Amino acid sequence: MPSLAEEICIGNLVSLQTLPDSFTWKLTTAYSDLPPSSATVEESIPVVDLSDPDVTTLLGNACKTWGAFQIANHGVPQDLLDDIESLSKTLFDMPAERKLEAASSDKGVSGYGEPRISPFFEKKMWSEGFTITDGSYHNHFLTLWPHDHTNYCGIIEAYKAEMEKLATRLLSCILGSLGVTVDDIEWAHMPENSESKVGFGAIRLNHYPVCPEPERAMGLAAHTDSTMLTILHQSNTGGLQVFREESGWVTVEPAPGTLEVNIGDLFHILSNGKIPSVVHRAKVNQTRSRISIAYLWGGPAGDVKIAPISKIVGPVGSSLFRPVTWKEYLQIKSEVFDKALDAIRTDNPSNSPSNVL
Ligand SMILES: C=C1C[C@]23C[C@H]1CC[C@H]2[C@@]12CCC[C@@](C)(C(=O)O1)[C@H]2[C@@H]3C(=O)O
Ligand SMILES: O=C(O)CCC(=O)C(=O)O
Ligand SMILES: [Fe+2]
Repeated sequence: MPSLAEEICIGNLVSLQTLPDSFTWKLTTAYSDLPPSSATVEESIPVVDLSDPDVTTLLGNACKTWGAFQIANHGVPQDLLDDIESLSKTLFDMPAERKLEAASSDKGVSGYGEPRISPFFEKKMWSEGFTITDGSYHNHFLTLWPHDHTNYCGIIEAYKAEMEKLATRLLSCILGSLGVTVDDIEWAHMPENSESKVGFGAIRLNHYPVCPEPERAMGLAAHTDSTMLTILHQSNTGGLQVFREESGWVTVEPAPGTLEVNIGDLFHILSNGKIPSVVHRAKVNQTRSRISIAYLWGGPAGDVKIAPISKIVGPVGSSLFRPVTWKEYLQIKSEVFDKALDAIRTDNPSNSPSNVL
């Protein structure tokens, strides 16, 4: 069966009035779509002004109640956000055959293709994307833009640099809200210089084309990010929803000048479950296509293990998760998806040494 990219881009699907069966989701399984009976007020995730003197408390509260928030006064130049958005538009506007020349070779990692979580779902997602995890995007960009790839690569480099700065700043503020500092993280005392300790992660450019029956389709299925945290720039069209037990699915309306932040699984581990990762998904739209750019910030580079911070666990508490490197965690996630955190829990009997993955 052709992929969405092939079908959409050769113009088959966009003109359809109904959704093909392979793209029709039954939204009754995990994370019910029914609003909880207690949801009487419209709720939305908080907007935190990073220049507010109370920023630590505000971020701490946002993390504990939602695991997601929007940030204002984040310091990322608007021009750069515009540049990466138009880079994404230019890429996704190309004919399918061109995009497929930059297809990812290694099951949804670097390059053009479907979301990596696709194999866990029976139905197809109404989206396409381009993932950047390492330097291989240089070659892909050279294929896509033989004449001005240097310009496009420069945008990615600048974006990475800005996002890394912002992510580090958010990390220390959120840790501050838990009464600890970056120095309390075990890896902060590793001998390497700080540059090599804080690894990168990924940038995912997402495109959600217009869809004839958005209610029955899914742009990106419910998931948590395997990151420390994710910083998301969404175009002026909404679609992102976050899930909260008390509220059900809550749409994050794009607010001009803000970026959205999601807490990922590594933060969940690091904080010993005090700051849980957030389940989120992307819905699609009947009249407007949508672009989002996710900066998925991984943990420390290489073989550094991520484990609950001992100062958070406390002298009598117990560490809920065994230490894992980011690479190991991504591997576990690619095998068991939404059971990945359970798979590394220390109190899960099926994780006893004779039973581990
Ligand atoms: C570095 C990462 C993090 C990945 C896997 C790998 C490359 C692409 C990332 C995403 C991006 C889109 C959502 C997600 C859920 C997906 O399908 O691919 C992410 C996933 C994860 O956070 O687990
Ligand atoms: O497009 C969105 O709003 C969500 C994207 C996302 O969750 C991701 O790329 O991990
Ligand atoms: Fe995500």
